[in-house]
Amino acid sequence: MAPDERVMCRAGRDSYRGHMITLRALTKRYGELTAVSGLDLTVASGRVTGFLGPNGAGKSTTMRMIVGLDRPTSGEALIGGARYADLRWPLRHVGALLDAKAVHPGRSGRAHLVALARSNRIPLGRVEEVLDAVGLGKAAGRRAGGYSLGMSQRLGIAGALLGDPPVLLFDEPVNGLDPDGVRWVRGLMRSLAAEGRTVFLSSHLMSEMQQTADHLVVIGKGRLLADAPVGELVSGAAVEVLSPDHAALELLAARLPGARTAAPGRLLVQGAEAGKVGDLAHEMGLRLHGLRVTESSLEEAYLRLTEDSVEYGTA
Ligand SMILES: Nc1ncnc2c1ncn2[C@@H]1O[C@H](COP(=O)(O)OP(=O)(O)OP(=O)(O)O)[C@@H](O)[C@H]1O
Repeated sequence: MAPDERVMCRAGRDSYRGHMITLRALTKRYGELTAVSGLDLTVASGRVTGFLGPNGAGKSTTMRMIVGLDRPTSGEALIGGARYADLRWPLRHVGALLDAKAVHPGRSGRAHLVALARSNRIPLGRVEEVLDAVGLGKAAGRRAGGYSLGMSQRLGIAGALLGDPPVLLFDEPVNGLDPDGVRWVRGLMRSLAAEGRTVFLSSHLMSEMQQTADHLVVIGKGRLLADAPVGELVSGAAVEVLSPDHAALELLAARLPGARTAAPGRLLVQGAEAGKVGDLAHEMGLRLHGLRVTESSLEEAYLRLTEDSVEYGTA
């Protein structure tokens, strides 16, 4: 890259930075139900913030309030310090993919983007750029109503990118995408954040989130449960011990600080050495079927955090 180009890039990047999402005591009630309850949160620029929570936790409602599709019962949501309703050309400030199927089914993908561009005074040349960026060029002339879920997601992402905004929200963007598409979205999120943009992303796919997000916000029953870097939530390695002798495994657990029964016959011991755990099991005459070091996963951390907040679960 030539030096002048580098300066141009950097100048571009800096112009995205600092446009945060700020939630202040954000609350939404639907009759008796409190969907979002007093959320105080800052979503910073220059990183991917994952937004997690069980079904019905209030993630979509929160995102809808940020982009003015739902009105808060109390509190406020601000984008770069302004309410969505006060932005003159909102798509230039914030892009969102919230519901991929919310497109006029009779319109082509291209016509949908042209209408969006016109409504926000975005140069029409940008339409072809974003169609190419999401790999929808060939299908752009077809009716959006005939798109597969994955194609609709790509069109939704194109719509979010159209105004080249510093703030981006994506609600379950990989839902319906093929493995190549999932990998593409991961790279896209990372590069948007690297340009200094604010990227707020919800997903139920924990392994995907672990690879994509820098920071996580977890909510349950409309309340904030965690707001922390991924590395803080996914804390270090654990020793996994497998044994068919469940009762003896419980006795081993009782002698190991940091031990937790993850499932019958499966023990996880945080902060221990595999050799020491193996020696102790040998001393106690415990039959082992497995002993290995595992990286603790985001899925485990998430399940622990939300265990009291799951409303729609099976036994
Ligand atoms: N328009 C509405 N009218 C009444 N209740 C609503 C409305 N929209 C959402 N809710 C309720 O608010 C709660 C939060 O829903 P929301 O869709 O925000 O959750 P979510 O975290 O996005 O869930 P999921 O992971 O299942 O998509 C749910 O109990 C839902 O039924």
